[in-house]
Amino acid sequence: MNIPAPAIEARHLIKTYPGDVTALNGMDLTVEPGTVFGLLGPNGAGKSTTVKILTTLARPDSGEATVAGHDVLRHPDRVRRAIGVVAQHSGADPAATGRENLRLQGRLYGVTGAALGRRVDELLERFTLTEAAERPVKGYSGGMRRRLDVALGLVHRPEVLFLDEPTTGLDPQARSAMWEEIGRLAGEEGLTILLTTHYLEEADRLAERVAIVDRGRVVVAGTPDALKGELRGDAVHMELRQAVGDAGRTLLTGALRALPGVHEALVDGARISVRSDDGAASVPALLAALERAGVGVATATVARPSLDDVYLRYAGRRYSEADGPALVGGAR
Ligand SMILES: Nc1ncnc2c1ncn2[C@@H]1O[C@H](COP(=O)(O)OP(=O)(O)OP(=O)(O)O)[C@@H](O)[C@H]1O
Repeated sequence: MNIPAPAIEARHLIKTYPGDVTALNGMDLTVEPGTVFGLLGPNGAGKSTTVKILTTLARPDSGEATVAGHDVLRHPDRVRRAIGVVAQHSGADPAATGRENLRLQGRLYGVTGAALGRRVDELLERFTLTEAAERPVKGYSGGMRRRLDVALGLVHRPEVLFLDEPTTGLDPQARSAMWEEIGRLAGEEGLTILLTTHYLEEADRLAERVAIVDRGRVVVAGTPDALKGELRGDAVHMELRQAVGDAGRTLLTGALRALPGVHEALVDGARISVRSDDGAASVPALLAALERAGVGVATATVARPSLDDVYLRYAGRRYSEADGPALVGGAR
């Protein structure tokens, strides 16, 4: 049996920027062909730097990578022909129409004549831009511009498409429309998509596999379900009436972790997150322990594990506060 070569493979990429900023610190990635892969991490984690190296816009200090079977350092020209890139900031010319932008992009990649016309019509249709095709892009809504950006990345039928933060800045409606487009694209033409995002929900929804990136390397990779499944039990989140100080935090963490069925406890100001075998069953004991400690609880909710919990476990910090405090009491 033939095992297909990975569409993207990166081995131990290191990249430092002037000022001693370590953007990548041993980044490893393997993306199977025809899949959507989500590179998930907070701002500054190293996602854009990874994409720049894989799309030949930057060179690593060390390490190696191949995209569509071509080495990014030895054959950058071959890589460029095989990929489409949708950067965070639109590459479209605002003064030109949607159709003109697509035609220009096609010509840059050597697509010409009737084949170009057909491809442009097809993409306008697919991204519901046919009606707006003859209008200058500067009059497009945010969602229309983003759809055009993705269409531009696809004109030359790339094997691998890089989508850097595809829905940042879009309103919820445009975001969910974009999710639908990406979901559809992924099923077609054996296209491989590498998507970077800092939206946990986006990665959960779109990507077959996810790598969680923190401080320049992958801390954990797998299918969203497998990652969530690795977390035992439920998450119990509690909002306190008052924030807990540093001294109280250590004591409280110890007291909560000592309760039967409780594995992890994070006390962070006025919020407490606990992982327990059976969330609902633990709530009375948790509330009693907090009452004994003189801590008033405003709300308590029980939830199945989310990718947020996965991040908390592997990065040791809450996703939404990735630059915030480390997990007290150890998560692993
Ligand atoms: N050109 C540069 N010069 C100096 N430092 C840089 C440069 N580009 C990125 N960095 C730094 O490298 C680290 C990784 O940045 P990178 O943009 O790759 O992260 P990211 O996960 O894509 O975040 P974002 O979503 O904000 O783009 C950050 O600390 C960033 O400040």
